[in-house]
Amino acid sequence: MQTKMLLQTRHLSLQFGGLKAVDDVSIDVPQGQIRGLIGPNGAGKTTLINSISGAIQCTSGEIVFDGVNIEKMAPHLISALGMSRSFQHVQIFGDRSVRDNVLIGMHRQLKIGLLAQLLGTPHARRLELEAKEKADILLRRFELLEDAERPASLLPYGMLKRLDLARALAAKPKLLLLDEPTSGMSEEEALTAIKMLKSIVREEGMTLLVIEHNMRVMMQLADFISVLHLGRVITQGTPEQVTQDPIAIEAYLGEEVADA
Ligand SMILES: Nc1ncnc2c1ncn2[C@@H]1O[C@H](COP(=O)(O)OP(=O)(O)OP(=O)(O)O)[C@@H](O)[C@H]1O
Repeated sequence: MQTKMLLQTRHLSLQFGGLKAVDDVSIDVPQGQIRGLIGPNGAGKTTLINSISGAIQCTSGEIVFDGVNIEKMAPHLISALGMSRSFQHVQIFGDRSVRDNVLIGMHRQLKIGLLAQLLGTPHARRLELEAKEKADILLRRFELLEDAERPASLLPYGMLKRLDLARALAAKPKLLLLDEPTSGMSEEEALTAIKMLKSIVREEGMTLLVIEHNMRVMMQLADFISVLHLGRVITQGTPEQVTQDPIAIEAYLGEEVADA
C-alpha cells in the first residue's frame, strides 16, 4: 500500500524584500512521520513553518495539506483542517489552571454550543466531563496530573514546556508544527519530554514537523530529517544518514556531531 503524503510543498519560496528566506523548497511528509528540520541560524526553518501554517503568505509555490491546496488560506482555516502549531515560547495562560490550559487546547475538538454550555444542559455537562477525563489522561502522560488544579504560572519551566506540548496535542491535530519544543530545557528534561511526546504521537498516528537545535534530541525524535541552508533543502535522510552526510556536516553539524 502506498503511503499517503499528508504535507507537500512544491517549489515553495518566501521572500522578505531582496532576501529569499525560503527558496524553492519541495518536501513530502508522509502521514505518521516525524520530520525534523535542522540548519544554521537564519536558514529559513521558522519561515518555512510560518508559511505552512499560513502565518506568512508564501511568495510562490504550492502547499498541499491532506489533499487541499492551502498556500492562500488564512491560518484559522488551515487550523480547522487539522494543523496545529506551537512556538518557541510557550503559549500558556498563566492564571488558568494546568488542566484548563489543556481544555483550551482541546476546544477545536469539542462540539459543544456556547448556549448549551451557558445553560449547563446535561449534554453539555457530559461533554465537559468527557473532555476533563481526556485532559487528565494527557496530563498523566506528561506527569502533570498532580498539578492539574494549580495555576500554570506556578509550574517550573521544564513542566511548563511539557504543558505546552500537552496543550498542542490536545487538539489532536493531523499535523503538528513544533518550533524548538525543548528550548531552554536541560538535556535530561528534554529527552524525557520528547519520549512522552513521541509515544503519544505514535499512538495517535500524528504527523510532526519539528525544528530542534539539540541533535541528541533530534536523533531520538525524528524519522527523517531535512537540512536547510540559506532557504534551501541541501540534503535529507534518516538521522543516521544525515549525521554521516558531508553536506550536512559542513553546513551545520560539524560541532554538534563531534560531541553527540
Ligand atoms: N519578518 C521578517 N522580515 C525580514 N526578514 C526576516 C523576517 N523573518 C525572518 N527573516 C530573515 O529570514 C531569514 C530566515 O530566518 P528564519 O527565522 O526563518 O531562520 P531559522 O532557520 O528559523 O533561524 P533560527 O534557527 O535562528 O531560528 C533570516 O535571514 C532572517 O533574518
